[in-house]
Amino acid sequence: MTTNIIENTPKRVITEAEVFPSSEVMLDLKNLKKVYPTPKGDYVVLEDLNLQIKKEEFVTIIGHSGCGKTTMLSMIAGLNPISGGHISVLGKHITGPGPDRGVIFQAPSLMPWMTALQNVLLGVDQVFPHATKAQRHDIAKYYLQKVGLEDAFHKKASDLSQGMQQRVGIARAFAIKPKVLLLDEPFGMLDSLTRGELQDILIEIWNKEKITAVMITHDVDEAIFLADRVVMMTSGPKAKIGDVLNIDFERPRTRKSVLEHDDYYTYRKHLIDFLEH
Ligand SMILES: Nc1ncnc2c1ncn2[C@@H]1O[C@H](COP(=O)(O)OP(=O)(O)OP(=O)(O)O)[C@@H](O)[C@H]1O
Repeated sequence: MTTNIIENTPKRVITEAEVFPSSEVMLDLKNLKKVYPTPKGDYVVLEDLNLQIKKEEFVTIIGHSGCGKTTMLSMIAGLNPISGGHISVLGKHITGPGPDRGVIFQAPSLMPWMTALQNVLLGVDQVFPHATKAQRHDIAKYYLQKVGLEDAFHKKASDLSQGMQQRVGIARAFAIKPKVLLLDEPFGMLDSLTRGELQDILIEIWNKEKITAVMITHDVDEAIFLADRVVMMTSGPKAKIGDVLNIDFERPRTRKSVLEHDDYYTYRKHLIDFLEH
């Protein structure tokens, strides 16, 4: 695969997915293809999609509605069969879901009759069966505290606001200590204030844990604020990686420092130009 760096843009923009040394790669999508059978015949959503994501990297994915972002993410999660090519985590081909990959969906899909703590424990108990009950509770409580729910351990999920439920979803995903965190528009249903708060919480935990993260978003500002790289998908059918933008802001970042950075509007313009053409 070729890597073409456009020299005359102010920042590093790569027109095809970059290839990294294998020791640096966490997630490798190789010639990925997805075909959905439909009454009108096969619909090829993704074809020849190549993308490598490095260890400890935070990648955001943007692209037009219906291009295949969720399809790609659900294939990485092992929840959607692969039609061609392969996906590997640390060099090992995936064949289904596994505790090495945690998922946060737009709706947190909690068990409504269970408490926040019980919901987080569901995953923890499965992934750490040999830990003592006290140890498993400590893990679940630690992450619930991290997302600001120290006073809501014993509240039923159905009694929590949407934002609080998504906090439980974040705690649940981190608590199983996955190698890769997959996020499908996790803040899409939240008001902008709650969205900002949860972005801060997410990035604070991520800064500490340095889990490889892949997140779909429709929000260009969110994509820039969170990411080391923003990956742009072409429109379907046969969608693939159209462009990749490296975000060179230092970490840890604050929203203010990002907004005031000289490069911010250059990045923003690049992403909007991609989406508009
Ligand atoms: N099970 C399925 N069977 C047939 N077609 C499907 C199926 N799931 C998704 N599709 C189609 O595949 C395409 C990609 O869908 P997908 O949900 O992956 O896109 P997306 O980029 O995540 O969209 P959005 O941004 O709106 O969430 C769409 O045209 C969708 O209608």
